[in-house]
Amino acid sequence: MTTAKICGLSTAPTLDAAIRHGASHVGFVFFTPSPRDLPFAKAAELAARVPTHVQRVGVFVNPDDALLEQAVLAGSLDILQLHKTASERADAIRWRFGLPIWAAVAVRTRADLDAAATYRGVADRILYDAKTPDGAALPGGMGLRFDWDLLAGFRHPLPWALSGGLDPANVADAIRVTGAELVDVSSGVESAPGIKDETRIAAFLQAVNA
Ligand SMILES: O=C(O)c1ccccc1NCC(=O)[C@H](O)[C@H](O)COP(=O)(O)O
Repeated sequence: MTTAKICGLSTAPTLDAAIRHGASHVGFVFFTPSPRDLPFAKAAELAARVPTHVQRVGVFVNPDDALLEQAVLAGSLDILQLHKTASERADAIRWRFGLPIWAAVAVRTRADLDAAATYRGVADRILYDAKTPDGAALPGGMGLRFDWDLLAGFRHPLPWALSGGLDPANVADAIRVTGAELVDVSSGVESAPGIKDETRIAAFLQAVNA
């Protein structure tokens, strides 16, 4: 069975929709350039609505300890998802915070997958995400997808999740092609950047569970 993380939630109604329709994980973004950046007070308010069977994932871009400390506390985070974070730094974060680590690996070519092995013994899961263009403001959440066939025959060093450009119309195909056990979506369930759409969240999760 495939499960799903709805990333970049920032309102109670859309968070509640994700939970009601069966998300296994909800993502809170802590990155100020993002339209999904979550103030700590809002993170605390949303975190309190999340039942124990759903995990709260904090999403970061090479974060420092001060940001992590505040976010972990405010968002009652269960998992830390790290983008653009070298394995040595990810390991230090793991030891300091004692929380599971998801390492994002940005993929455009088959060679990009090699980075996954550097997180062996450090990360609990690899999130394969589409590589965003050089100079882009965000390393994720841009609705870009990579060639799923790149994953064919790849020996995954760790449990993994598929991300990047998924939406209600393509997620079933993505699962069929890649065999992903966990999928992750952000802009594919939005009506505009940073604005989650309850109908699209429901459609995405129904497609995952179909
Ligand atoms: O979504 C963001 O704004 C974001 C900002 C900084 C780092 C990561 C970010 N998103 C990470 C995610 O987990 C997204 O869900 C993932 O990149 C897929 O996004 P999309 O292609 O829009 O579904």
